[in-house]
Amino acid sequence: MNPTELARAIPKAELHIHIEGSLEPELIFALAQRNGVALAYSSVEALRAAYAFTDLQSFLDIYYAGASVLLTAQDFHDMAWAYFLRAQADHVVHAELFFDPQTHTARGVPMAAVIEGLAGACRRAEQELGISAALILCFLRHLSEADAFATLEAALPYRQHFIGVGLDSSEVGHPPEKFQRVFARCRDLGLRVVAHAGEEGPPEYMWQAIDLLKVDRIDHGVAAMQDPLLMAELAHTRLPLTVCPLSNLKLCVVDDLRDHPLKRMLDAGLCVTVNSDDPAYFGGYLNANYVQTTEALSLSRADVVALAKNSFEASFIDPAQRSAFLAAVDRVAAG
Ligand code: HPA
Ligand SMILES: [Zn+2]
Repeated sequence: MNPTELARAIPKAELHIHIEGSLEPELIFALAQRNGVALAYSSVEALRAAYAFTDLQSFLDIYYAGASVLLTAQDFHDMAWAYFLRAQADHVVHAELFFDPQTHTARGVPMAAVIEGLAGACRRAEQELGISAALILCFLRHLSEADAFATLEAALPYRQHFIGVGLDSSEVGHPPEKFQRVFARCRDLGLRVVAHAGEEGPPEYMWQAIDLLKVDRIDHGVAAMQDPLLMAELAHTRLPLTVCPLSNLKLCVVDDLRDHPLKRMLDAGLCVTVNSDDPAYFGGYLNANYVQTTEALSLSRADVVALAKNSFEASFIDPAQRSAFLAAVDRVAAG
């Protein structure tokens, strides 16, 4: 197998996927019709034509509008199930899904509908597809600390359904320090903690995520390239970064995939992983990210194996399951 074929076939974990970002235009229209929700776009084609983003905020405006069709537990289940079918085709064997409860509870959708719908799809993915799956609740950083605390309280009755918390939405102007106290509470509850940092924001936000939020992983983190001390720290600690190459391209974080820093980060010894972020909006699911990155950066077979192994190293699975997945990577790489 050449590097591209290996990138497709290798077993992998996906650790940075916003499940609301997997809503394809066709499903948005189907759910809008099922729920009687009016959309600002006349057709699937008109909606897709609006997917021309200049930065993170221009994407988020459309992403939140798309999520407005989600009302019932069945809707959340159907969205996640559609993702799992695509993930299976890409040889994803483990997935940790972000979800944004505030996007839904602010519209009057019950927390139970959001979490039980998603958790039901995760159970079904395990049973019917053999994909292990977990949920990570994200706080919207453009909202207040008080809103994050209230969201955590509302989610605690469903504590058994999520393994951790994250921080997403508009980065610049909303530094991690704003959420220091709510993250401390989450850690006390035994939750894993991750945060988006260094997507559009500066390396300083990554330092804050590490030092103040005490994160287990950083989402994106491409800004580390601007800070040699931070690069050295990340190489030393192997704190994982969930990098999203096609997202970076579509949101103009990089101008060309050939300029993407992923290979330089890998060569510097960082635990970088490849992920799809919002695949319905950014032009591809996990294998599209692996394959296009492999070709644009001329990754070797060894690079591809390292990325797949990093995805399991960075995941929140238990050690026995991790060993089994790593052995499966070696088997495919050897064959
Ligand atoms: O890439 C992202 N960055 C920040 N917030 C998000 N919410 C969905 N996708 C993203
Ligand atoms: Zn993201």
